[in-house]
Amino acid sequence: MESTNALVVSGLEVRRGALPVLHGVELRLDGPSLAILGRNGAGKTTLCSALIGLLPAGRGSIRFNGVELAGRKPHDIAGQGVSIVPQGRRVFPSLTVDEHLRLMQGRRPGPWTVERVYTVFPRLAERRRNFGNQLSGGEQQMLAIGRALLTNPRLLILDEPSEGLAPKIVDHLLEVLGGLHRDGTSVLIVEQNLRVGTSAAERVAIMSGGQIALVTSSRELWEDDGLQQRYLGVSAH
Ligand SMILES: Nc1ncnc2c1ncn2[C@@H]1O[C@H](COP(=O)(O)OP(=O)(O)OP(=O)(O)O)[C@@H](O)[C@H]1O
Repeated sequence: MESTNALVVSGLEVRRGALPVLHGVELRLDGPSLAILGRNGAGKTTLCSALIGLLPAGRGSIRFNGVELAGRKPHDIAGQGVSIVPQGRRVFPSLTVDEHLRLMQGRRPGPWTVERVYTVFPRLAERRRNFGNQLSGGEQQMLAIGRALLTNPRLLILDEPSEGLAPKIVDHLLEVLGGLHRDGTSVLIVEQNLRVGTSAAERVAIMSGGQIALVTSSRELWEDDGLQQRYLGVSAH
């Protein structure tokens, strides 16, 4: 099954307490994947929180497959097939790998089972009886992704999944994410790492000052040092 999911964000304004953080975000995902890149404080995590209903939208709209998500509760948004792998993974220290996964199984019908997660991440199978606080950063990230996949999402949002991980583990995660569209799952990946963001998706949106400053192809961004310097303050070459 190919993904046909469409996420359309328009005029989205979000505050953190009294502080306005998102100032009219315009964003469209209608292919298998989109990366959002931006510097610290650009508003990427705030956008993720608004998409899953953890922060209220002050103004604007978030439509997913034609359904308005703004104003809905997080569990209701999850029920629409939107799932997140949060920044920092949020693995429970006192639950085993297996307990984490079994907790999430069966919430929405679909192809993902605990056994399939173990097949995709054999390291998790080896660690199935270990507690969350006994896992390495990479194992925690695999668990966080496996847990999210067990909700059989139509849209999987990942907030800086590569943070603190070795390149080999990141490459494995990219490979897994790259195959999700075959199950009808689209990927919205938020990154600070230029290589990871541009490898994960063909299109990238650059966030700056609480707005989407530019949408371009990953290849164009990867090859253009000037764009990288201007929007991200880094250069790949
Ligand atoms: N809990 C909070 N309360 C108040 N302001 C916050 C809170 N969290 C973030 N902010 C502010 O909101 C703005 C955007 O932060 P956000 O975390 O969304 O950016 P980001 O692009 O995800 O950056 P990072 O990669 O550092 O997480 C920043 O100015 C930040 O100081």
